[in-house]
Amino acid sequence: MSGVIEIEGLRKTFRSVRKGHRVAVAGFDLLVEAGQVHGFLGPNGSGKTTTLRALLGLVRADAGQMRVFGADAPQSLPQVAHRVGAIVESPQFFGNFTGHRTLRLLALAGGVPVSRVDEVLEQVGLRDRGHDRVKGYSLGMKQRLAVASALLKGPELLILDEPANGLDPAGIREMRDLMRTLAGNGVTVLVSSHILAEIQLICDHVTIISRGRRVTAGPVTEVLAGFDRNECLVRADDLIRAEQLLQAAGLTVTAHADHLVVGGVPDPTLISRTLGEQDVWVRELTPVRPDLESVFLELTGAGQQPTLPRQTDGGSAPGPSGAPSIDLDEFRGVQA
Ligand SMILES: Nc1ncnc2c1ncn2[C@@H]1O[C@H](COP(=O)(O)OP(=O)(O)OP(=O)(O)O)[C@@H](O)[C@H]1O
Repeated sequence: MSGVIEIEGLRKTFRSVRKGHRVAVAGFDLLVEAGQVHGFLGPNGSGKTTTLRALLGLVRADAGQMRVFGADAPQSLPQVAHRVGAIVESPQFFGNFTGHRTLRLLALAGGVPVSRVDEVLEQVGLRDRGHDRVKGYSLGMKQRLAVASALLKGPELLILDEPANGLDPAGIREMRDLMRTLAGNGVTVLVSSHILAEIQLICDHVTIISRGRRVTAGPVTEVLAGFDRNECLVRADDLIRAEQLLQAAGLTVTAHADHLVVGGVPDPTLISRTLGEQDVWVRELTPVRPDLESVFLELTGAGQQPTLPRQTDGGSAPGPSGAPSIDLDEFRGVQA
């Protein structure tokens, strides 16, 4: 393997006297290559944060190999630390300090020229608010200040754990634009999230984790293409006859209240011709393309408990049916 981040066979089990042991990461692999904006996706409790913490040495892995820019992680991270910016645990800022002062202190502490402060404030869109106190910042502005602090040293790799968490749609859009700008400037970005619409809009590559294991990885377009079943949504003037005719033509048809979903249709004209020849007229014919949400739900089984908020996927806390679940409202709520 060769990449900016390489993880092979990572394992981490948390043990406590009271709760017993909890397998957080169960033999996980990840490869992030230079120039990628790589989405790291998984339901709540699937092991994303533990993976990133293990990579950065914030928690000790039980087994596995990890490298960042070719240096063994976390032991040799100091050799490459100047090339990496990471926000894995929400940084706490002094509310009475301004954003500018906060970054100035961090620059001085990190041996970075203070001239970088204005540059990173500009980069994250906080230039006009840099001299306001942090306690007056919105959550989105605090997140951007955190990103600014990670950008001070001009990293080639930025690792962000759930940067859109808790943000409103406008804040999410700002974060998304920021990540795109950074990627445009050649920064490799690894961003974990359970907000799928976000990942699909920002990332070119994706790795999906469920119960501590990788369930798929690759370019977003290829991952989605692998789930394309050549389905079409059909609305017609006589839906019952349409269903019968399409079934008779050998197509897979699923009937819904006001439409049909027809599977295995490489060419949609097959549908309009089959129906038109029998005087059934198509009102709508739309190819159904898989999105990351449907792929994610299929791979992680997370859709089986859609009404239970914030279930974990850690193996020891499954939903009532034994299936992991996620907070679907958080997915669907993001349309920024
Ligand atoms: N310090 C800890 N002690 C005990 N268990 C832990 C600890 N940290 C994480 N876990 C457990 O490990 C599993 C994976 O958690 P982790 O935080 O890595 O998931 P995640 O994918 O980042 O979830 P989220 O999206 O909710 O942040 C969960 O079951 C969690 O409860």
